[in-house]
Amino acid sequence: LHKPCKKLPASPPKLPILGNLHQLSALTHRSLQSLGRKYGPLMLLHFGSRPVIIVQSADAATEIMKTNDLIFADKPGTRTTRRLFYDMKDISVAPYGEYWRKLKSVCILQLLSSKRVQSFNFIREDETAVLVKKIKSHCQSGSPVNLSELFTSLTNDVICRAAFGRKYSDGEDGKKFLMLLTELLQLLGSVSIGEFIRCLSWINRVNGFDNRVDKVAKDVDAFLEMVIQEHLNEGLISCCAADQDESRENFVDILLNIYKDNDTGVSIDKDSIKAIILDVYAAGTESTPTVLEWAMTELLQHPSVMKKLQTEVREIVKDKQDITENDLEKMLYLKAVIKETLRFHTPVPLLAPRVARKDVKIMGYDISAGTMVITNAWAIGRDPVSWDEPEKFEPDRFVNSSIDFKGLDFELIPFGAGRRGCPGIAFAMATIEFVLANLVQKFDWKLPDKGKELDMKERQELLFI
Ligand code: HEM
Repeated sequence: LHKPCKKLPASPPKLPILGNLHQLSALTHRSLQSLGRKYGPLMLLHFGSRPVIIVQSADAATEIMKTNDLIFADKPGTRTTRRLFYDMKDISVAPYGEYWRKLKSVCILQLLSSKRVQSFNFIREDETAVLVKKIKSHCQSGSPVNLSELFTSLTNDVICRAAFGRKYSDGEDGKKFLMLLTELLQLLGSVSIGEFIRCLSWINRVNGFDNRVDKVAKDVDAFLEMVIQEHLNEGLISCCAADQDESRENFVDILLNIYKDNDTGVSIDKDSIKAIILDVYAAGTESTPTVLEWAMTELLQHPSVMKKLQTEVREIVKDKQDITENDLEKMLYLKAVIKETLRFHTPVPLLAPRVARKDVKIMGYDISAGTMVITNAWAIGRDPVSWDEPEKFEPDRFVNSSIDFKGLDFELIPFGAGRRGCPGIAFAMATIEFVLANLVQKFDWKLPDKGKELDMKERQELLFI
């Protein structure tokens, strides 16, 4: 008896050992977009010997993250993620199951709920005031400001204070931790060829990559252990108790409380706490400044958009000094500018890979269990099937439109969607809206070098090593 033939998505021709890896440039989302134009919105590539489905349209993404979300709720672990995230005890790489469900609900209900995000309002206000002060001092001395650096340090400080209850950017320990995190993010962005080409699996042992991963994992662990000890330490607990202000709890305190009265079936141990903190830190610190940076870049390139936004913000704030959350609610054009930035410069262009947990049909094609799926959220945001003039930065497209980025409209999925979607949307948006509104309200902007083109190049997405 013949097995019925499987119907597979179209594939570009591949090489014997590499598969299609040679067709991917450092800006992987762009290479995939151009391949997709030829092979369709659902195509099959091979990374070495591993089959990978690439999803590049809203319809195809709906089938993965809505219709079959449960089947694609797993992530493929790598040696690097296992080593860095305490054997995948975090939220973003933990396999789908009871443990992950518990963690995700802690994250959604306790760490990143709208109430909690609101409780961090004072942190955003403090840190934005620091940012504004730094910019003012540049204005006085007439020197240009490096917004990329300022956005990165603001985001780090906001997340640090929310996570640990204090900033670490000043002391030596903190500086070391920030350097470690930069290295950790670099390692996570590096895809080891050895993961896909079995005969090359030795390569990372020889080129020092595995050793780097082990060293970062060890050093990060030592730092997080110190932080947890600090929080467990009587001094800090009684000092927190002194103002008994539950609304000012930070992530470590909340997680330690859950750890102490671990009553449910799934246990959250100290490694889980460290992994969650690391996860939130890694997930939150790169993307937020990227959005701010692109938003300001596009505003500087489009003076009429800048003017319209400034008018809205200044009219709503009037002659008050401070912008309130209530003001932000009314700033509809601000929200449109941010949505357009997320569409046009999707900060996480390729959503984290998922794995099919069983055989499934997607758009009429047969996808086997174990196949990896990568969704190109960036290409979907620029798909002419979903968007008019997708290559144009045009915030007005979102004025009077109900399309949102919360994971229900699949033509705009900068935060992913479904069970594995981003739980940090409210946290990220609160920072982005507040900072951007303050920058356009308090300053008039221009580029430092007249006539010199702004560098619009993207940084590399994945590094295959
Ligand atoms: C503009 C800022 C942000 C963007 C664009 C973003 C984007 C994403 C994306 C694309 C995913 C994967 C979704 C999927 O695979 O379907 C994700 C997951 C995640 N994000 Fe965010 N994120 C941002 C900010 C944050 C912040 C501020 C936090 C926490 C404070 C956070 C925490 C997480 C976590 C824990 C996950 C893993 C969820 C899971 O696997 O269940 N993110 N994010």
